[in-house]
Amino acid sequence: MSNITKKIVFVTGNPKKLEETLAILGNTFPIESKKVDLPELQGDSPGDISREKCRIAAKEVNGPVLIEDTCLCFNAMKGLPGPYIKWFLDRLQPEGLHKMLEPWEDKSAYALCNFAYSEGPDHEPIVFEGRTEGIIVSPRGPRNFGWDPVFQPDGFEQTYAEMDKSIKHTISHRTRSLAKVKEFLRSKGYEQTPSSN
Ligand SMILES: O=c1[nH]c(=O)c2ncn([C@@H]3O[C@H](COP(=O)(O)OP(=O)(O)OP(=O)(O)O)[C@@H](O)[C@H]3O)c2[nH]1
Ligand SMILES: [Mg+2]
Repeated sequence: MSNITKKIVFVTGNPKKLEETLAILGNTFPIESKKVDLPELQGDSPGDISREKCRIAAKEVNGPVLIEDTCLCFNAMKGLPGPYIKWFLDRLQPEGLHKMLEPWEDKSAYALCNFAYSEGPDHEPIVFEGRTEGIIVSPRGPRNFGWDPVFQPDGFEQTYAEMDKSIKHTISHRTRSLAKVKEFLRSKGYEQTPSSN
């Protein structure tokens, strides 16, 4: 049976994440959103954290779900704060993230986005990873989304926060993960072309 009539529920508590995801996915996939701040496993592997978050979401929705988990990883700190970036940002603010790296010459970092999809509560989640390399700088640009002001992607002079969204969407960790999600959803028959409406 075609999946064309089934909805996929993107479960997230983060409105900025939702906004970017919908902009990148476009309007050919049947995505609905549900605002739930899912519990997140404490652990070292971003893949395991995403899979567990997805299992909980699939139980909650009792149907096809997508979740996303984002990490910001400092190479000098062997990948930390990684999945715990949310709490570091909350307590230290963007300035503090930049200050954390003061003792090290190596300011390189990568943004990691893991989307995970599950067909429902009895299905194993599938993880789609996207990664963008960059450096951590003193905050520049608007502060309406997380750590965007301190992340300057390689090959650019602007931080994520300073650049136009349309540019961020050509290179971001989220775009790279969603490119894999799109391909997968197409293969599952989820894409709606105008002629099928
Ligand atoms: O500047 C940013 N540019 C981005 O592109 C981006 N993507 C996520 N984040 C932040 O990084 C943490 C991830 O934690 P996170 O993945 O657990 O998200 P969350 O708890 O806010 O939502 P969710 O888990 O309900 O989906 C949270 O503080 C997010 O605000 C970003 N900040
Ligand atoms: Mg979260």
